[in-house]
Amino acid sequence: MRILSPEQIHAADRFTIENEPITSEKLMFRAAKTFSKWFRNHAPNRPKSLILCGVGNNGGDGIVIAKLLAQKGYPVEVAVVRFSPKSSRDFNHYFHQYSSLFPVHEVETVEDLPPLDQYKILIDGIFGVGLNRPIEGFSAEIIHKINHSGKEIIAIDIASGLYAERASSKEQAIIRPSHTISFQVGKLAFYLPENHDFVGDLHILDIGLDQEFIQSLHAPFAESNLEDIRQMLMPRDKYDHKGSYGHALIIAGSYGMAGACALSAKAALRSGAGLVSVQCPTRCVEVLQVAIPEAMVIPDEVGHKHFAKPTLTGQFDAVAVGPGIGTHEMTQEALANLFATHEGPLVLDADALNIISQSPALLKNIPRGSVLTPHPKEFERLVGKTSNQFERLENLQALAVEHQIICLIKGANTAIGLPDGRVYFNPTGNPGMATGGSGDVLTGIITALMAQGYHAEEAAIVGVYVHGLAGDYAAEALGMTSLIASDIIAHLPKAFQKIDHNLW
Ligand SMILES: NC(=O)C1=CN([C@@H]2O[C@H](COP(=O)(O)OP(=O)(O)OC[C@H]3O[C@@H](n4cnc5c(N)ncnc54)[C@H](O)[C@@H]3O)[C@@H](O)[C@H]2O)[C@@H](O)CC1
Ligand SMILES: [K+]
Repeated sequence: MRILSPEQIHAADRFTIENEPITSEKLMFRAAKTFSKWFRNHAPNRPKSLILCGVGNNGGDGIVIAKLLAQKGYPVEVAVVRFSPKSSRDFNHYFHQYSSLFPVHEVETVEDLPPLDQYKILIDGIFGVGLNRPIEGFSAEIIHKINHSGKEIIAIDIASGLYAERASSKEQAIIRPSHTISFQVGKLAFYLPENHDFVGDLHILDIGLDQEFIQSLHAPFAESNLEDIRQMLMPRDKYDHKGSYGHALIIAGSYGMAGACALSAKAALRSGAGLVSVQCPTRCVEVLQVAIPEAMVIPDEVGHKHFAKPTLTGQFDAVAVGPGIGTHEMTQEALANLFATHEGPLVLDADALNIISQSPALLKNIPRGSVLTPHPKEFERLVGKTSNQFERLENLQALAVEHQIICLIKGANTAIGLPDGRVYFNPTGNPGMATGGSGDVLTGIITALMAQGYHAEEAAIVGVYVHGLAGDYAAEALGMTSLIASDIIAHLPKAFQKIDHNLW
């Protein structure tokens, strides 16, 4: 799904109005109807609700929502927050038409607000994507009151006070909703973990803006949804054999960290690689042969406890390095050696990234098209500290473009930076996956996909999605608290079945 800027959203709005054609009031009505339908489904018992409306188009949506809910027998009231003496044309249009259908509170100071304890749900239609400066004065006080009311809050389009595509400071007055019901496209702010409290559960509903126009816009950000992933999935043919699905090599582990190898290799096997080999220090060989009989184990020619000499990589279709390798001097040299001898992209994770962070020369020599999978701390070590996540996103884009690599930042809504500057956000996954070894599993999945012939970009996007989905199934079965990395592997089959629509 596309993520657009407020200007692009307005342009899509205008294009739809001119070309569908539809009047702007009718388009507002359509958005409100979509919201109301969701709301009636969400709150079928007709709870008493207050709709807080600003005087722009977000407030206009609120007025039409009030009319639609009142019509269905919902006890709704409206509070018009008059933050400006000017109100938008469409707001005026509907306010004059419908304001006699429900009680209206005119709010020009915080005292004008009706007592909030009489309502079960507060619907926030004060500001939408038109916000262009921090909310001040009595409107800010109202937002604090709403946030402290203890009531369920549902935001129309975007929480009032949250900037759609620049950093919002926590000191600003911003609504903290439990749900955001947004229209048509994603807004960048929704996907940044620091904004979590200002988004709640996100639902993006289709209001029929022109799809072709939306697709034609140049927008660097997108959310990878199930449909995108299905389109990227490569079909399997009846006459394929194990050679058709590639041979993956995973260079991982050190003495005491053999588990990292096992997790990556098992995940690679469960992600469809035809063959999986593991290079590990000699002291880890036996335990790995027992732990994963399906994998071949290549002992390090030199290192007993550490990765010290890369095996010849020419025969492999995809190569990953990093999980559990440590940062021993021998390992640093071995990594440099691998960069110098290996042809083609690599998957680089964990300690491989920590080693690269210490060496500008290595950073410069990362093979083009490689996939880097840092968590936020590792990413910070690679590019330096940033003061907010918008800046971090800019750094991600700059890194991917400069080195022509794919780099992701793991976490809620993992961001995947591509060499052309685009960034995909991943919607799957849950906090239960913040557990040791979960990253090793992701490395195995991405490597397996590359071994099967997926382009590195698609391997990263599909891999992150499947990893999150398997984690979601694992959490569903076992709860988030008890979830461990092996459970993610155990649920990979279900995740692949879900996205492979030929099986459903
Ligand atoms: N695709 C679209 O563009 C659609 C938009 N709709 C709604 O329209 C909203 C956008 O409406 P608007 O552009 O009218 O903007 P808003 O309703 O978000 O804001 C109203 C006005 O307040 C002013 N303002 C901004 N920040 C302020 C501040 N801190 N203090 C005081 N005044 C401030 C701005 O001049 C802005 O025009 C969307 O979020 C959505 O809810 C829907 O009606 C349907 C279609
Ligand atoms: K809002």
